[in-house]
Amino acid sequence: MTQPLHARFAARAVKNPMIMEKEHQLTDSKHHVLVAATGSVAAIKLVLIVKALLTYDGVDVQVILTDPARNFVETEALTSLGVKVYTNADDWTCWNGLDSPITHIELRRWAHLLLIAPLSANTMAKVASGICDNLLTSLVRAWALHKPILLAPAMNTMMWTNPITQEHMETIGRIYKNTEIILPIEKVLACGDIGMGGMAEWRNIVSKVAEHLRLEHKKVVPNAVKNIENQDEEESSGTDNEESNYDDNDDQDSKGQDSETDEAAPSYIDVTPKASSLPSSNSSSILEPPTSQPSSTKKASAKFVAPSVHSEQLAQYQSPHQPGLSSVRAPPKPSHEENQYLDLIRYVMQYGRSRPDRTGTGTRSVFAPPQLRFSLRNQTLPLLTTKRVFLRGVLEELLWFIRGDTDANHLTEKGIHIWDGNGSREFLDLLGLHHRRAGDLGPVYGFQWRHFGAEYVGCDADYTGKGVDQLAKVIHTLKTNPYDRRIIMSAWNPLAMPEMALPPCHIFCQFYVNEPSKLGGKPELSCMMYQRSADMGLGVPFNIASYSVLTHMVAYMCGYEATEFIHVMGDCHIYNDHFEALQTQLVRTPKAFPTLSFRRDASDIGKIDQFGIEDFIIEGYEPWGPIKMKMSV
Ligand SMILES: Nc1nc(=O)c2c([nH]1)NC[C@@H]1CN(c3ccc(C(=O)N[C@@H](CCC(=O)O)C(=O)O)cc3)CN21
Ligand SMILES: O=c1ccn([C@H]2C[C@H](O)[C@@H](COP(=O)(O)O)O2)c(=O)[nH]1
Repeated sequence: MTQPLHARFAARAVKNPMIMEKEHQLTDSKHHVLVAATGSVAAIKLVLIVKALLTYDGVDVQVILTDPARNFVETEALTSLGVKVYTNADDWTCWNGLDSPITHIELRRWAHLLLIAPLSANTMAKVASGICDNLLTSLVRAWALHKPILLAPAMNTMMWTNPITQEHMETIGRIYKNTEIILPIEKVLACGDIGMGGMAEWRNIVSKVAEHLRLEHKKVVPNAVKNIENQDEEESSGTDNEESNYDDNDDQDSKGQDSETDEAAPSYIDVTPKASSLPSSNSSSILEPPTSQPSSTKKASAKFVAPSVHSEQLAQYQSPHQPGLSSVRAPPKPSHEENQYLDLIRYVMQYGRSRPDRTGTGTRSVFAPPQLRFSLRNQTLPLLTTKRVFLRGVLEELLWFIRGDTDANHLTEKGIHIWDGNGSREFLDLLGLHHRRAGDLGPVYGFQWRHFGAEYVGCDADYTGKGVDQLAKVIHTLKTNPYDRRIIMSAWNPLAMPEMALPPCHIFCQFYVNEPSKLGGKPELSCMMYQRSADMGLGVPFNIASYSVLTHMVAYMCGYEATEFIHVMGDCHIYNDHFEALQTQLVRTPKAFPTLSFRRDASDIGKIDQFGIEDFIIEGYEPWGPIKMKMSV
């Protein structure tokens, strides 16, 4: 039998030193800037750009040259700085079966940001149409779309003003959402034309990179990268030939010269932070977690610093429902809220650190990713559509919680096996819960929601009137004191923990009421839930749906409108044996979320624990097919 793909990759990574090295670099605390140059004379500025980047703290640079770009760049000038230079010959030539690295993929994994400066008209056209016929275009084709790409086009004026250029840029911007085009400037071009098309000033390009990654200058700049300005002058006499395009194996090799003067240039040896290195109002780097930035003051913890989370990447996670906050940086509205989940999967796959876990399966995990926010307005139910979620399982489990039931057999009898693993004889024995009968999970969710603090003697006992009925209290407070800031339900009870088959994962939720947002409207109810441990493949789709249904139910019982569910996670992980299934899910496009309404009036239902499965009406759920994933026990 062939090994599953993830196992083959794991084996490949263990065997191959290049991959191990790349893995190691992925978890270092540096900013990985991948700089590429294509066939334009402006490529002569590449060495200056790289040197300037190296004056920033914690920056690691690698370079890709297309064949035409090699006419303009002295590779030794880069390698002498300790910068690795890749050319087309490096892609696939070392391919020797599955154990070999694929250079454009490894570089993609390594890079936090890609800068293409200069970007020729030819490479721009290739990127826009998805052509991948060399190392650079293959890298871009295989790019992780949430990572930023900065493009500094350089071409002849007529090429620049040709409408096809605009079309290409629009296509690139639409597909590579995190691209920034650093517009060309007007120059005397090599051909004698005066006009737009010259590559932007190299210092501005460097500043853009610094802004994106919130770089700070090094306190001490190594000799190798000093004197950038002198070198710039050496290369700065005469006319600028940057506009020429050489990507189509053009054999021109004359070096262009730059006529710009540099009096206003900032000193890159100056250790004072420049405005460009500070967070600006339109730099979403202020949204980045502080730990993501290596700095000399954080050396001690550098080992544990996560790779940078880039601005747009985080912006994707910002609430589409919080106009006040979004003024910090207008977040691109996610096309579909399900993309928050899919993007988080991508993020954990890419940036998650491998960790062993209790079950022995192993995970990739990140801690405390940005919250997910789902609108519940207009009866919307955020039930994921990129795989069929086991809705009956979600509803029956929720009703089981609400009844205060802790007997997994009651779910099993209904053909719902999601708690079988944690309630089995074998599992309970493993925990030392020999006195429990199989299926008795101990004082888990339902017990804490309805009887917090009561003594647990087994799942068959009658607990009526015992302990704190948190759920009833929540509903009562929502109705009688909606602005209360203590409308909370907690399943986390340290005293009861040793008795539980599984400590609660969704441990705490808070409800919040807003006054009606339209005349004659209902008060609006939101719920935020904290989940300490989140199995992205199996548990999280359930949890999102379950708390959204709960919020709808609570709102219904109060006469309010369910408005928003906010999901906050601690250890957010993907089990190693879910990667392949999730890859399948990631290529699916989300469809419209369904709606949830109720068959009976709230007054007929009476109390929240009187809902039955037949009360739920789900309409418009037309998901992609189910995807099997194994539950780790
Ligand atoms: N490892 C692990 N992950 C979890 O998400 C999880 C646990 N354990 N232990 C207990 C609860 C139960 N929850 C679960 C458990 C399994 C599924 C599950 O297997 N879901 C399948 C459908 C199952 C079916 O059709 O019977 C799915 O594809 O969503 C979902 C939620 C969440 N929990
Ligand atoms: O509602 C749930 C319940 C459980 N999970 C996941 C999260 C973890 O993968 C396991 C629990 O293991 P711990 O070692 O106790 O963290 O179950 C979930 O995602 N959602």
